[in-house]
Amino acid sequence: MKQYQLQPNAFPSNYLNDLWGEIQACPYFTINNLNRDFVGTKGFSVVFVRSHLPQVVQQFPYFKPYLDLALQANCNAFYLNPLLLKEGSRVDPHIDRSLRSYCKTIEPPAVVSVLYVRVPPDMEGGELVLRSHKRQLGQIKPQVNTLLHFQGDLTHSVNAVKTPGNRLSLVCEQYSLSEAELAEIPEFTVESRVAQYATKKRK
Ligand SMILES: O=C(O)CCC(=O)C(=O)O
Ligand SMILES: [Fe+2]
Repeated sequence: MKQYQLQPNAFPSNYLNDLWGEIQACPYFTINNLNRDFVGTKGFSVVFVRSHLPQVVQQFPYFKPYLDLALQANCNAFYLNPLLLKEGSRVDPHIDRSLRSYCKTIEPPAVVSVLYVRVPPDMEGGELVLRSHKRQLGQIKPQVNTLLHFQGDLTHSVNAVKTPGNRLSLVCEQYSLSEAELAEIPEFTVESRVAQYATKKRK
């Protein structure tokens, strides 16, 4: 793959509205459990291996069209997260490697896919900046219904959003793991602040 690739008009337009409604209504959707690079964001994460894709689709049917189109054949483990940024939110430079919490030896994902589900009209800020080492490769201004794929080892950041409204992206880190690494990854689990509280209470 080139370092990044944009696919405009990826889905029928009503799908973006469905996704927006379903994600907002999802009880897991709350203040982020991602790390401190994610400033003022909301979301939740679905971790799964390829063999459990049917279970993911059963619990989250509205992700199916996205997964059908975005998942790469050579990848076997996935970290899917809807990410909401509002005015003032930003994401500091990072390399995605969310599965490291399960297995320390994991390399960055092969590919990261991002669908822009909702973007404030005339948004100022909110661009995704892609870098390889210190060199800037591209600055992507999110457009609703554009599906972006980028090489998973690129450093990237999201400029602070300066416009009121909602910038919702659906991000999938796609990994190509060895059998030994794969064995460390949960087959299917949801990570959310909501779920964490629920788990703690039960103890
Ligand atoms: O929404 C975007 O443009 C990218 C977000 C991001 O970097 C991430 O979720 O890891
Ligand atoms: Fe990222």
